[in-house]
Order: sequence, then C-alpha cells, then structure tokens
Amino acid sequence: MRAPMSAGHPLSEVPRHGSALPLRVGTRGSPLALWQTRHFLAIISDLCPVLRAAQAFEEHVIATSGDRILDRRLADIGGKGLFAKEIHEALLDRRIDFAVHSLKDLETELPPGIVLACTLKREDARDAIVLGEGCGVPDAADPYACLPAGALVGTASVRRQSQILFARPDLRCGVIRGNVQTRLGRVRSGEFTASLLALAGLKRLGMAEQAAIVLDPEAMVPAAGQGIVGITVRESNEELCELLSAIEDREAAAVSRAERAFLAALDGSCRTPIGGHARLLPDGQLHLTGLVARPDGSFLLKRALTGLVKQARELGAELGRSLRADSPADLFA
Ligand SMILES: NCc1[nH]cc(CCC(=O)O)c1CC(=O)O
Repeated sequence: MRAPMSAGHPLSEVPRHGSALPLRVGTRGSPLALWQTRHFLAIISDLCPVLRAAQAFEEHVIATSGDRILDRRLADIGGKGLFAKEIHEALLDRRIDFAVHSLKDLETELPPGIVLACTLKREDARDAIVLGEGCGVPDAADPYACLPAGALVGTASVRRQSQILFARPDLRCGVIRGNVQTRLGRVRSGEFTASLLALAGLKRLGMAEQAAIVLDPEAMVPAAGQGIVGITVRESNEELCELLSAIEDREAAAVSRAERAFLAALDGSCRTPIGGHARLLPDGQLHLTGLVARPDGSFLLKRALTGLVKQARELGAELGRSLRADSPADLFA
C-alpha cells in the first residue's frame, strides 16, 4: 500500500486548470474493461485524497469497432487500434479526460496529441488453456498432451494459433471472439474443445480456476503488454500527466517499453503472429523474448536478448530488427 500524499504534493490538490472535476474516464464496456477501470480509479483515489470524494470521477463507456464486430478476426477488419479508435476520438474531442486500456490492445503509435501517461503493475502475463469435454488430464510438463488429436481450439489470436499449431500441427483453430464470459460459454457448450485466453483476464474476473493449464511465457510467448493496464491522456493536459506519472509502476513501465519497442520495430500487421515478453532478472537486467511466426505454424522464430533496464527501448528495437531480418519478407508485407 502506498502512503497517502501529504499536503503540498501536487496530488494533494484538486486539479487546477484544464481538468475540472469530475474527471471523465473513458473505458470499453466489457466486464474486464470495467474491472480494470475501477481498479485504476481505486489506485488513484487511494493516492490522492481529494479524488476520494464521491463523484470525483465519471465513467464514460465507449463502444469501439472491436467490440461491435464479433464475427471476424481483428486482422480481417482493419487490425490494430480497433479497440481504441473511438476512445482516442473521445479524448481528442475533450469528451473524456483520460482513458483506461489493456495495453496489448493499444497500438504502439498513438495519434498525435495522445500519450500513454502511465502503466499499472502487471498482472500475470501468461496465456492459459480452458478445457471443455473430452480432454485428458492436464500435465504441466506437456501442456498440449491433454488435447485429443484433431481437437478444435477456439482463438481469434494468430499469435496463439501459430504457437499451438507449431507444437501440435494436428489441431484445428477456429475464431472465437467476444468477451471472456462468451468465450468460456462456447467451450462449455461443446462448440470448441478448448480455448486459449489471457490468465490476467480470468484472474481479474475471479475465474482463474477455469484455467486448466497455464503456459510458460517462453513456450507460449504472450502479446506485448499482456496483463498491463495503460492510461492515455491528451499530451496538453500536463496536470493529469503529472498526476498519472505518480502511480506509474516502474517495472511495468520498463517491460512495456521493451515489448512495445520490439513490436514497433517489427511493424507487422495484425495478421502477423508476434509475441513479445520481457521480465526483470534477479540481477536487475531486462530479459526480452520475441517471436514471429506464420499463422499456420509452418514457420516460427523465437529469440531472446538481455540488457539494461535503461536501454529497454533499444533492446526491444534490436530484437525486433533481428527477428525481422531472419523472417520471410512476406510476413511483413
Ligand atoms: N484482446 C482482448 C483482451 N485484451 C486484454 C485481455 C486480457 C487482459 C490483459 O492482457 O491485460 C484480453 C482477453 C484475452 O486475450 O484473453
């Protein structure tokens, strides 16, 4: 727990200019998005006594294209930024003051005038498998062994699809989208044998027990930013930028800098399976694992680099360039 700010600290005062109370926070409307938004508001209110007042914040639920179009892969409907476009517009139009995002759904290049002001402490970054009927007993040492030959795995993520098909070419993957509850329902109903989901989402929704198997991040490389919540604001709102920088989690900031620089250097489309996962080593260095693959798992390249935290961005960019140089050019066309 952090100590509340003492009087005189910028956070002990009601925001002065641009951002009158209540502060309007933009969020998607899914149960996970709302959980993340309330989690963030609890952290910021804890730290800033004046904001603990009722009505210091107003939630604005914004439906995004990514929420509306549920029958296709994101890659097929325009890809990156689909969960954020309408939220960026609301920020730039001053209908909201800041917005809460799952960092992995936030494009690396934000529209001019919008900045990522802070990242919150990372929840578990790993992917998990949810099993339906007809599967064997889960074995952590051989995580896919419990899936029967030819089983239909539900995922809309080319990153997860490529990695599971690389390990188990006999499996089939089908598109499953919608919020976490919807996806679990489609496994329970027998439509899919299993599904791959972010453990962070399951945990936040109190459903971690649904995860039959948790995948090691070196075996199933998570998406850049997975498990991290990021807050965007208008760059011109210095007051809010300052407020938010006080709740930045330094470790989350370092790993997300490396992972997002890696992603940006690859410049893949949403059709290119890309995984990027950084962690701090006991000696304080940053270890970054990156992956590029073909969606059908017929090609997969995974590499890791270790470097200094203060060079997180350079480390990410270097790993991105290195994977790109050794991947088939059509993956980045
Ligand atoms: N793309 C949807 C999405 N965006 C963030 C999460 C999980 C929470 C997180 O990664 O922080 C999920 C669900 C999932 O991938 O299973």
